[in-house]
Amino acid sequence: MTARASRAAKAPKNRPGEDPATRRRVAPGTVRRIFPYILQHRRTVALLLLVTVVDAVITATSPLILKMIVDDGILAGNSGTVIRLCLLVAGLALVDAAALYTQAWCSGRAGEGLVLDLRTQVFAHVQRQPIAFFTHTPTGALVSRLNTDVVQARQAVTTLLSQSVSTVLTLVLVLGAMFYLSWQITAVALVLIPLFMLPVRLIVRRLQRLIREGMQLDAEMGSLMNERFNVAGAMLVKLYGNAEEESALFGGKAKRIRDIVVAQVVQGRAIAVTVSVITAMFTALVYGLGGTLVINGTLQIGTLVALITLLLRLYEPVNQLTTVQTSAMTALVSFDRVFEVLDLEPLITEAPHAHTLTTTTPPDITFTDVTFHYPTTTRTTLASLRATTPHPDQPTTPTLHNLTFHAPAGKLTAIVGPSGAGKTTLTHLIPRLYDPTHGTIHIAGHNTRHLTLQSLRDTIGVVTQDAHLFHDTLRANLQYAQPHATDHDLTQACKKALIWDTVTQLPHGLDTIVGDRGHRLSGGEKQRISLARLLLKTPPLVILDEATAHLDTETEAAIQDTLRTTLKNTTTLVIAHRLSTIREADHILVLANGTVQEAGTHQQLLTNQNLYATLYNTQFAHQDS
Ligand SMILES: Nc1ncnc2c1ncn2[C@@H]1O[C@H](COP(=O)(O)OP(=O)(O)OP(=O)(O)O)[C@@H](O)[C@H]1O
Repeated sequence: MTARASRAAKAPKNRPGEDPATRRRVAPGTVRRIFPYILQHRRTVALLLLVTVVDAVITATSPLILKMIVDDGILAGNSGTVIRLCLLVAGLALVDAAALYTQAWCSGRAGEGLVLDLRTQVFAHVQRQPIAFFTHTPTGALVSRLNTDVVQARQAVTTLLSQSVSTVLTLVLVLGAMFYLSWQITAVALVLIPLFMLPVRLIVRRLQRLIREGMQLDAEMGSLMNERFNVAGAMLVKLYGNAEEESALFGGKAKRIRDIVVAQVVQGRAIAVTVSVITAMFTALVYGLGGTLVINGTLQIGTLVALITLLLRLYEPVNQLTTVQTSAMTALVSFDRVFEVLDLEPLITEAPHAHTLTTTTPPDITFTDVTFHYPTTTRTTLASLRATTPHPDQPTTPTLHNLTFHAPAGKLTAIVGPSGAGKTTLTHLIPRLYDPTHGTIHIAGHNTRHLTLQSLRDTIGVVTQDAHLFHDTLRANLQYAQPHATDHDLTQACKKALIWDTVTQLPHGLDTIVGDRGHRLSGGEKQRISLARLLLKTPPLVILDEATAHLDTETEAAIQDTLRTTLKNTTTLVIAHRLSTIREADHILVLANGTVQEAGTHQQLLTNQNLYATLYNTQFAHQDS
């Protein structure tokens, strides 16, 4: 069974209206998978455990010294013993302080190391996911998985590492010391211990669900903010949305988080209160029983003092047992959510013995009987990474079917067809943004599935209608395609893409920050920057998807001239809407309903009097005038 399938099988049945992502139980084996992460920092963890043991031993043994001070020193009238033992108590207090300081250092160090390991691993894994994953996953949910969940895992693990050991050890040592002093009183105490544990057990189950629901809602809030708080999202809300409704939606989620956190605090507090009541009764019992035994002469006064001190020290670890349980639950849930992402196998992977495509000469492209369905949500992402419960996947009709064609090397192939025909989809299959459901694609005679993804993508340059720029300087955006490009290279590329004059007028030239998604620039300017980026990369295979659609006719004609000379010997696929481009193409593919209806040159296709002739008459002919 695949990880994907086994995870689906683990989800228990939902109650109506309940999110399956919240109901999911922690996957078995999660604890085993956490250990390697902790072992990465074994030295720090070993030191952490050592100082924790030192602290626990000091906590449990210092009351025994108090007994000796009272019984062997004060009551025996031996001031030398009193001074020596008091100095020992003071010395132990200093050692304990050093141990606690080292404990804080170690847990911080091991915890941050763990965060680093998990973060880099999840980031690298998410980068390997195909485009379909990103189209089905809200960004905020992903960011929350990398931030909140990873940090929660760290906090919980560091608390667990130090607290669980110190809690258990202190409990054992303190009870051992109490047994040593008076087994009768300690036996009564032990009978009461299950009373501490009962409420804890009852609440832990509910806590686990609350923690997961809290994390899920946190991720949903992150997604909401991520979608609304960028230029495009904010603009959409202003033009079409209702700010009050948006606030109400956000407020609803924030309120639920508040309720969950309050429930967590209240339940944690309820346990603490129960524990303190039981401890108070316990103290009364020890005073009553111990006091009577002292009066009877069965117990020494120093022993009673030591027992009371030990009793007070028992309170803390028992109380901590509740935090340890919550931390353990948080750690398990957080790690489980992180592992869930790491277990999501990318739909597009490199073949085990993939080879590098080394062509520098323009390659040809061959599609053979290619059929393609867009992958469904369930196949591409995780239930817990989606903002809402998905509808059951419906069977889809193929977007492309039985597509067979050949785009010759070093030639310009134009793809035309009605809107929704599948032109963009076809181009996405070439750099393996998606894989065909059936059929094969060959570049320079190599099946694209047998090539390394990096070499395949290095061979191809793409410019789309909606050019994307990062929120960085123009220089950084251009160098993204060619990190070693010099200022001279950048200037030349910008000049060829007819954007240099605009760049020089910007306040900081190439060092101007382009804004979120390049919003500081107009659509046409972004497209020209994107073309300059392509020219810097100089790939042997170029795909232009309406790459000049935002330009005015004059600028577009000038750019076409540049591209004509620059891409002269490059294999170019162009989704065209301009008659001039189509007419110049060496080869035209006419696409309709996801399949090639016709192919040939402009003249041949006009003579055929088929779909192309119709498109020409309705869309292109007027451009002749
Ligand atoms: N990510 C996606 N998931 C599912 N279906 C998609 C996705 N992207 C596009 N489609 C669908 O695939 C079909 C083909 O879309 P495509 O963008 O390839 O058409 P196109 O010919 O390039 O159209 P246009 O000329 O309008 O850009 C459309 O019906 C579209 O709704």
